[in-house]
Amino acid sequence: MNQSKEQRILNFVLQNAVRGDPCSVLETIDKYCSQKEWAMNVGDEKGLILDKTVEEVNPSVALELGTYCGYSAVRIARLLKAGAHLLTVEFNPEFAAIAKQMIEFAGVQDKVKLLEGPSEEIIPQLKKKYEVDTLDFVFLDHWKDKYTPDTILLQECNLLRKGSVLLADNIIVPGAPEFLNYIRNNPRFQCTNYPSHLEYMKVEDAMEKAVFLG
Ligand SMILES: Cc1cc(C(=O)N2CCN(C)CC2)sc1-c1cc(O)c2nc[nH]c(=O)c2c1
Ligand SMILES: [Mg+2]
Repeated sequence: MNQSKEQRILNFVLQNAVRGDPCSVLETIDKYCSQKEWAMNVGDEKGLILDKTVEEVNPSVALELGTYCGYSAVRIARLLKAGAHLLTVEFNPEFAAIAKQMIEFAGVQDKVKLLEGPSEEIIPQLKKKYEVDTLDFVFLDHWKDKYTPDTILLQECNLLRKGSVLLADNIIVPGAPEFLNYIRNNPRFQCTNYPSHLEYMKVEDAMEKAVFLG
């Protein structure tokens, strides 16, 4: 049975990156996806915006919605302080299996908990099943139509506190107009837009940061 693109990306990392070196894993994925096969990793340009936001927040507990191959999970986890951890949610079992191997190869498995299933089922379990009090940082990078319902669900589950930071990918491409309208018109969020480009392309994209005001 011929391989998936995600399996080819993982194989390229296993053969070309340095085990236990997250930066080497990120560079290798970016090299493959810019030169051989495009894939929907946040990439190196928007990845810098993600890095700066994670460093600014310095989260103890972070949540990622949309793991895919694990690129941004590795990107976030490599910046986390001792004792901090990332919960990352992926509903596609094939992607989750690839991401698990990618995270372990990068050596950040002790900081990352990969949760397989739909975000709308997992978010209500975070407090009791995964012992989360509140989330310091949330990276939304799953499906644009889930950005708004999942943001509402995070609030309903009391998972946000004054100062919690949300960062959403793909504001322009594929685009999340309904989310943008929701979050920018919601007085409980302070929003900032970060223009950038679609991963590995010259196409314009953007990220939106939203700080929960409590
Ligand atoms: C699948 C896809 C196709 C895109 C595109 O415009 N393309 C034109 C140019 N060609 C080359 C590539 C493809 S953009 C995009 C995408 C990008 C992300 O960062 C995503 N993040 C999370 N969840 C998503 O579903 C997600 C989709
Ligand atoms: Mg994305």
